[in-house]
Amino acid sequence: MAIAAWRLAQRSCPSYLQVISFPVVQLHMNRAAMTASQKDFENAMNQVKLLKKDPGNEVKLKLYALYKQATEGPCNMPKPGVFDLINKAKWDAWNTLGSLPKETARQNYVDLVSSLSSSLESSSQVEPGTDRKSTGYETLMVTSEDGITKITLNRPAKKNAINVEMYHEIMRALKAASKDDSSITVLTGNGDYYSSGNDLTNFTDIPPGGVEEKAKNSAILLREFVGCFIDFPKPLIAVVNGPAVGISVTILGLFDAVYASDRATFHTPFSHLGQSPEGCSSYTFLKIMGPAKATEMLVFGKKLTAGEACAQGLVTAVFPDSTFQKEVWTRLKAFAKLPPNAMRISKEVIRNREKEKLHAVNAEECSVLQERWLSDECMNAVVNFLSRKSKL
Ligand SMILES: CCCCC/C=C/CC(=O)SCCNC(=O)CCNC(=O)[C@H](O)C(C)(C)COP(=O)(O)OP(=O)(O)OC[C@H]1O[C@@H](n2cnc3c(N)ncnc32)[C@H](O)[C@@H]1OP(=O)(O)O
Repeated sequence: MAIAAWRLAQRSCPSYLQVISFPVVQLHMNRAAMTASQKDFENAMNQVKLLKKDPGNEVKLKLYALYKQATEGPCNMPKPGVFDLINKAKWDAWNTLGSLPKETARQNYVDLVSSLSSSLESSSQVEPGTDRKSTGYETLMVTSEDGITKITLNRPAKKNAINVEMYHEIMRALKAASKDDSSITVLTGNGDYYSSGNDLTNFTDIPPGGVEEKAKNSAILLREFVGCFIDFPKPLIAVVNGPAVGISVTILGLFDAVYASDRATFHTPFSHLGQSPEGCSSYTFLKIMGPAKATEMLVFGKKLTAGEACAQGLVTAVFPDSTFQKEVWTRLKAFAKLPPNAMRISKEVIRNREKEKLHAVNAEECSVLQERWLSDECMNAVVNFLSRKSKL
């Protein structure tokens, strides 16, 4: 049954993230869009062809949607089926623009291409470690100023679900942050969620080796991802701006401080999803909150409020949402002024004796999960979510 579900997903859900072709925005040029700024629009379309670096699928979807809106007006296509992921993604992107006027869409298209050209150019010219807004990420915003490198999960329309690309980009951003001249590193989310955890569509992109290979590759990726948090050398702080789910919660046990808005919740519904704990939570949560409370979260999927998570030691402090950003950033800017080497060495003293154990726990959790991902329980849960039969 599990294999059947995977196969169904494989047939019906090819990886639209890989399939959306770069020049798609040029395919349906509509002469009806002739207006005063038509020349700019055409120039922008030509500029897209000249970009040296692929801007990534999310940007390409935005370009596609703006192009369609600018040339045809509001989305007029029937909504594709749930497993037709490529066309659904395109339809969603276009439909999201609602009744945006054609002229505005055209202008937005031109603006997007222009910002894209400059950001992709500048990303290849910037020296690492300088204070600047970091570009070259598709799923993150990364900035470095006032001694703080801030990594923001940036897929707000998907509740900051972590897709494969985001796993890789977070690792890349952490590696860069470990070497840059900032004192502390912060992870936060853009929009109303901190993160909805693993992007469940990750499970639909099946390689030629089949579902077993997919599970194996996912376990390798997960192990590497969690390993980056175990080994991160500087103070690592989570600014939890809203609800957090799954892996975005479990890795909090590897952070040095966790500040939460009182809107945040902490939810690890692994049993509901036919999965098992990761992010070293099978070890860290027991140490942080004791086995009884950890079991309620990790086995029974109890969702904690920010206040409860704070009382149980997972969260350092909770702030009212209305003053959250101001209070947290004031605190963080003060921390960032402390001598960086002293902070780094203190972290080493606190954490290093646990590192070997954490890597062993990580390896074991990933190997158990590799099996879980092939189970009926897990596959049914994923298929139910993707077919909109269930949510958390
Ligand atoms: C390499 C592999 C490593 C694997 C590591 C394993 C980790 C384990 C986990 O992280 S388990 C946790 C997995 N997460 C979930 O199960 C959450 C699923 N999402 C939901 O239940 C809900 O979306 C919600 C409760 C988070 C939010 O509900 P709400 O009604 O407020 O919003 P929508 O459901 O309409 O969401 C908006 C759009 O975002 C998409 N989305 C949200 N979360 C995910 C997700 N985890 N994966 C994929 N997509 C997600 C949702 O589908 C909507 O998209 P749409 O607008 O295109 O319909």
